[in-house]
Amino acid sequence: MNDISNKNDIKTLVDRFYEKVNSDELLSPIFNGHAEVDWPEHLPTMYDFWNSLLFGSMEYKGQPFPKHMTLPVTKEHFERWIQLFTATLEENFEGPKADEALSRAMNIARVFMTKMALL
Ligand code: HEM
Repeated sequence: MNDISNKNDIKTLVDRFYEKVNSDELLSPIFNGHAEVDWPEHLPTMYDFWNSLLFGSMEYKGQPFPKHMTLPVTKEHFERWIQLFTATLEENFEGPKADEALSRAMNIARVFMTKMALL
């Protein structure tokens, strides 16, 4: 198995992760019910986000936290998010960038949960 090494790999990671999210009974209602996410718009934002985090591309210029602040989620939702993200990484990639992606995701999840008083 290879490491995450370019934007095409990021696209694979993001697409496969949100395929899992969309078939998850806990997370899908948040994304597709409550937030009514526009996937053709959201997925390219997430390619830019991860490309910026892992490869310093500077394409993502947003502010992720405000979009999460009012979501009706609990610690359990974040745990499921991390579980699906970990599974997607393990199924597709291996190496330092894959490890970095997981640690960045876990740190951000922890910051979100702290700010949302879920920890
Ligand atoms: C319970 C866990 C989570 C839920 C339910 C969730 C849900 C959402 C939703 C509904 C959006 C808005 C999409 C839209 O614009 O319509 C969003 C955007 C986003 N999420 Fe999450 N999220 C979660 C965790 C995370 C984590 C851990 C990260 C970081 C690794 C993350 C990163 C982002 C980013 C970067 C955006 C795009 C914000 C923008 O438009 O600039 N999310 N998320």
